[in-house]
Amino acid sequence: MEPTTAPEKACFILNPKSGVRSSISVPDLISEHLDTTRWTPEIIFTEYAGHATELARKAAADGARLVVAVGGDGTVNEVARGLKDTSSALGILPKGSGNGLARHLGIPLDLPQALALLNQPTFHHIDSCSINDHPFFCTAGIGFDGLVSSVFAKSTKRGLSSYIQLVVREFRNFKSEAATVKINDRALTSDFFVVAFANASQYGNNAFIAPMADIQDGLIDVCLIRHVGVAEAIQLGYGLMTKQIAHSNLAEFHTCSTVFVQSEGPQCFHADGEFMGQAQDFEVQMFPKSLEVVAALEPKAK
Ligand SMILES: Nc1ncnc2c1ncn2[C@@H]1O[C@H](COP(=O)(O)OP(=O)(O)OP(=O)(O)O)[C@@H](O)[C@H]1O
Repeated sequence: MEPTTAPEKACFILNPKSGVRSSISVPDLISEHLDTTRWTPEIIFTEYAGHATELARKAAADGARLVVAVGGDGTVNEVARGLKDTSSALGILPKGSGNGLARHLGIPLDLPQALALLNQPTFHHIDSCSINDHPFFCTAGIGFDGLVSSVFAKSTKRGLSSYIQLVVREFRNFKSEAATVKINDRALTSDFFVVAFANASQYGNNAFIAPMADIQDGLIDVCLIRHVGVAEAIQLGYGLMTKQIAHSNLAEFHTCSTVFVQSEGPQCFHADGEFMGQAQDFEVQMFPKSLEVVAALEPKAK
């Protein structure tokens, strides 16, 4: 006879406001596709911004082996914050418009397939980072990145086409600030268009800001883009979408475990696409292997 093990607790944290596919009933999908011989599910809806972190912390303290973020990168960030350095693993049912971390981790965007991955889970430890003590798991950034996140936070529109319209509109008004970026004992000063910090390779929507970023290597990939005009911005956009940005002479890449940025004026910044406010001094830190996840990561090339 095969040995039987009791199902473990899986807590699903749903953001009812997230995503462009809100007509899908996730509780129905869970009851249809989740293997209840493997998991005993509990489903909880968030009631306000920040609630997912509290719920995830409580689920971890109550012994849930798996805590699943159901939403976009903002919800994933909030749940992951609550699970860092606990023995509960993060699962993702991607329901946002960008789904950067889910895509990096090889999690299917099709929800029944994402549930199938949870039924036969493979657990991995991944790195996390922080920018001015705000945790992030995918990317953070200063400059045009930060400005876009601040404007997007006020917009009610979601989805890729609204995002592109917003980027084009804001590009015309953007003025870069002089800043000094300190990486590995080097100080680089310029009017940076973007200073991006990548734990994962992409922002979401397969826009690759650091195609070579490895989420388990204990290093932050820093992408520096200096002041650009319209023609260069189009070239950068093409590089993002074709994974070719690393070959562009417009972007410069470094890896490190801590970064400091001092800006001459206040700059907007984001963590996982969520606007975090403005600051002049920034510290970005790395926390190696600090979060357990269910993922379908590709084996590393030897
Ligand atoms: N019940 C709620 N009411 C209002 N806001 C919420 C609630 N639950 C979570 N939030 C907030 O919703 C924000 C957006 O969440 P999320 O990023 O998951 O969705 P999205 O913006 O639609 O997706 P994407 O980032 O992929 O576009 C998060 O910042 C989160 O704090």
